[in-house]
Amino acid sequence: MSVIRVRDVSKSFAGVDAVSGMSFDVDHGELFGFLGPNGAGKTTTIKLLTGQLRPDAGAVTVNGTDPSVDPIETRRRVGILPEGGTPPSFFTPREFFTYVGGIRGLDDEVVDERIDRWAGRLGLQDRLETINADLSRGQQQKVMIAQAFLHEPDVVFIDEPLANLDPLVQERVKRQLTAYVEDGNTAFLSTHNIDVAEEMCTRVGIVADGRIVAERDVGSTDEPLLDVFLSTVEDVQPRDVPTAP
Ligand SMILES: Nc1ncnc2c1ncn2[C@@H]1O[C@H](COP(=O)(O)OP(=O)(O)OP(=O)(O)O)[C@@H](O)[C@H]1O
Repeated sequence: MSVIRVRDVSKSFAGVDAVSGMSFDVDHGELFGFLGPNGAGKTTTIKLLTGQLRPDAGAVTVNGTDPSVDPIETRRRVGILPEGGTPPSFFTPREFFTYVGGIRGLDDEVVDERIDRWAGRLGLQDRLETINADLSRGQQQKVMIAQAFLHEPDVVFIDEPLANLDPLVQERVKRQLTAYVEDGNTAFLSTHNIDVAEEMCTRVGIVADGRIVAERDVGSTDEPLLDVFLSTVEDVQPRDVPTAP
């Protein structure tokens, strides 16, 4: 069954077609990699899938519902790690997690237990009471990863999760993500890192010029993913970009 379903979706900003005729499905239990060059439409697609934007045309469903119709309920059921997102500077990680747990509908006791679990998994135990502004960029990224998983959603949308993390923590995050999907959940991973996609994902969609230009089951052929990426992206004709009058 499709957990994520995107059909002929378009979204433009002031004459720029960020997403244009995008269609794909992600099934339950997949770790789907969303790969594409700069400006291909990946972040815009994540915003459409998480109810932060409404499509101009086409249809999006996540867990069978349209995220733009009920974005609050959608966000209770999914986890989101935005690219380059940072936790609020004036909170400590514990305060931020407690706030996020509250708006995701978790009881205080459950929030405390989840904070312990995720702080332990990501090595944040000794930073829970430090103000976020005083955390390193990598520690802030750990806080953002933990908030995405805190309410144990069955779908996560994660944009460049390994950015700013040291190799040890990268490995921990990769293991967590693999275990999360093996437990029967679904992950949508947007990344520029083709090696990470090839190592972790069950399937990838390559996006260029606002649409999917290739899909591959990872490991199904001997052709390296980098070669698939370069050949398909190079073949795409760039859309017309409006010029200043
Ligand atoms: N709010 C906006 N206003 C105007 N243009 C936008 C807006 N958001 C996105 N765009 C444009 O839409 C296109 C797709 O942007 P998007 O951020 O989705 O790409 P991306 O694939 O995530 O890129 P990157 O890999 O560089 O992060 C780009 O040309 C971008 O400039």
